Amino acid sequence: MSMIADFYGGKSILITGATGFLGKVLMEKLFRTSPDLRVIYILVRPKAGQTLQQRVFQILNSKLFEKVKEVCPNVHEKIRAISADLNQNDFAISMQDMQELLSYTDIIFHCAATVRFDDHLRHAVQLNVTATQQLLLMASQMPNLKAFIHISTAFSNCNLKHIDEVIYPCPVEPKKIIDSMEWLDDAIIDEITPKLIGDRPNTYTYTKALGEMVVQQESGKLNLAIIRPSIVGATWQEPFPGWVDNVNGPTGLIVAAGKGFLRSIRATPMAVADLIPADIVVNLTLAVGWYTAVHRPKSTLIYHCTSGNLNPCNWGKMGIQVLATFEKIPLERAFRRPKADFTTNNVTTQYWNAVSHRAPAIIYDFYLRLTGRKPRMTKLMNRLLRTLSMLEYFINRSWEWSTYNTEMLMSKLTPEDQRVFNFDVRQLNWLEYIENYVLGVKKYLLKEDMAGIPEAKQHLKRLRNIHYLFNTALFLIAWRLLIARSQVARNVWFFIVSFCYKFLSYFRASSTLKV
Ligand SMILES: CCCCCCCCCCCCCCCCCCCCCCCC(=O)SCCNC(=O)CCNC(=O)[C@H](O)C(C)(C)COP(=O)(O)OP(=O)(O)OC[C@H]1O[C@@H](n2cnc3c(N)ncnc32)[C@H](O)[C@@H]1OP(=O)(O)O
Ligand SMILES: NC(=O)C1=CN([C@@H]2O[C@H](COP(=O)(O)OP(=O)(O)OC[C@H]3O[C@@H](n4cnc5c(N)ncnc54)[C@H](OP(=O)(O)O)[C@@H]3O)[C@@H](O)[C@H]2O)C=CC1
Repeated sequence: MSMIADFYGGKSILITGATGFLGKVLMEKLFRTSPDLRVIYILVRPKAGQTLQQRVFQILNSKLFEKVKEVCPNVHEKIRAISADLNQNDFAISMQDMQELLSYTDIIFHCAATVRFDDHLRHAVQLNVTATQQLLLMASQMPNLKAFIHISTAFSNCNLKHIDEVIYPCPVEPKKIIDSMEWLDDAIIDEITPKLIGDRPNTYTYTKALGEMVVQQESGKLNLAIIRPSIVGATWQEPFPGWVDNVNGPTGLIVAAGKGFLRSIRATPMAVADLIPADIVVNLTLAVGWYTAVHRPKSTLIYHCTSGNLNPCNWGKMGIQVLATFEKIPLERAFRRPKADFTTNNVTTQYWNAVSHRAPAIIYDFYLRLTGRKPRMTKLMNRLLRTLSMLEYFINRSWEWSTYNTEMLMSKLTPEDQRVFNFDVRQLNWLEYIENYVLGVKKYLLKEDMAGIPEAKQHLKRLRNIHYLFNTALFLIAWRLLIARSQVARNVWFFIVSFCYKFLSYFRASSTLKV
């Protein structure tokens, strides 16, 4: 019997960010392991022309929730979508809904955030700091609340090399930042943003660090815990391997490599690729929820959910395995063959960007124009290069995260809980995981049919032939131009031609003699 699964039985759980990548995996696991939970409240905003109900319907009818429907057939009744926008005062939640949340909530999992690296500071502060503060205020009015679990990121202190499971203060107090966002105009905020974020690479990591400070400062009598996952990747085992449905982190680059857009990337092959599968993050999160509520640690504990110190893998190994998987299982309608390299300095990066990224895009757009179609490849390539420049910071450095609290928690679990809520990253086989990840990208994100693999392989063969043809033509044109301008080239050309002629004459003469 799982103590953790048992704990969530009969509970009312509030999840923010439930429509996001991690939130969905969290909800799925909760329903699957504790089908007798009372209700999961999710704070959802209408989006992309969909109502709340349509959004929930879409999630529950996705492949991710197939197993849930077997163990919890009435899952539709146990999920209660509450209209809310975390950017608004009181989250724009109706009085009636607010009353229900305040009266019944037992556990809060706060996953919502903006994870965009380039978000405007005002927006990032609003969502990652102010909303956290407001949610804590709400939590403090919940008489039944047993635990508040805040999802942060292992990169909130990426300006440090060694990171412990403690909160590192930012120079300017979060309250001052929140206040200043109310009266400063956008232009001034733009001007002070680099000074505020200091040696962090973006507004995301900075505001997540501020969010942690808010959690610490507003803790009051709440039972709080913070989880810091590193780079969350596709699921490892549960509910099935390789599930992923957005392009964040490495996923977008895997797609770009598989489709042949990404041909070189400035990365340090030996740097640790601190990836962590989404199901490991979720298992740790649920274990932390249980531990925080039942054992009520005296202080707010921080749990690193990282892989680097227990089971390291580097970007080089990962990249090779991604490409090896695309050899066996290619993506459909690739632009070029999946073939990419790591570059390690600025000059080679600029060179390969020009030769392998920009030039083919320009040539393809020229072809599109010639055939009366709208050019689009240069725009797409520029976006990819922009994305690469945003991610580069994280693939050229290594960090060390201590994991004492996470390991302590593992030791507190029963063998059954260690199995059902497995967050032991040492058991993960990277090569197998990456292969499943790439397969998952193909099946669940791009929704490509496995039956199309032979055609995809044929397409790659055609691309290879076009590539050879193109290179030969390019060589001949270059050679022709050279001959026209250089006496040395003409002499070499004369020598080759006369040599071939003599060789053929000899061959013809000897074959005539034999007859
Ligand atoms: C030996 C040879 C080896 C060669 C191997 C090659 C194989 C490659 C595989 C392995 C490479 C691994 C690299 C991994 C890099 C990982 C870095 C992760 C860092 C995480 C640190 C922190 C973790 C967290 O806590 S937060 C979660 C992570 N958050 C994000 O990832 C958000 C990042 N995205 C953004 O901030 C924005 O999207 C931005 C700024 C990149 C682009 O914004 P913009 O406004 O320009 O456009 P969008 O509308 O947002 O998107 C435009 C376009 O880009 C696509 N896209 C978005 N994100 C990515 C991405 N990560 N990779 C690729 N493409 C991406 C998006 O879908 C859009 O496409 P459209 O076609 O236009 O719709
Ligand atoms: N993915 C990763 O690699 C990592 C993620 N994390 C952390 O994990 C958490 C979850 O991340 P992830 O699932 O990847 O992120 P997603 O971007 O997939 O999900 C973000 C969620 O927040 C919700 N949200 C955003 N703005 C609002 C708003 N104004 N009102 C209500 N809801 C809102 C989104 O709702 P909607 O669907 O409406 O947009 C969505 O449900 C975040 O706190 C992130 O910092 C930490 C480390 C790594």
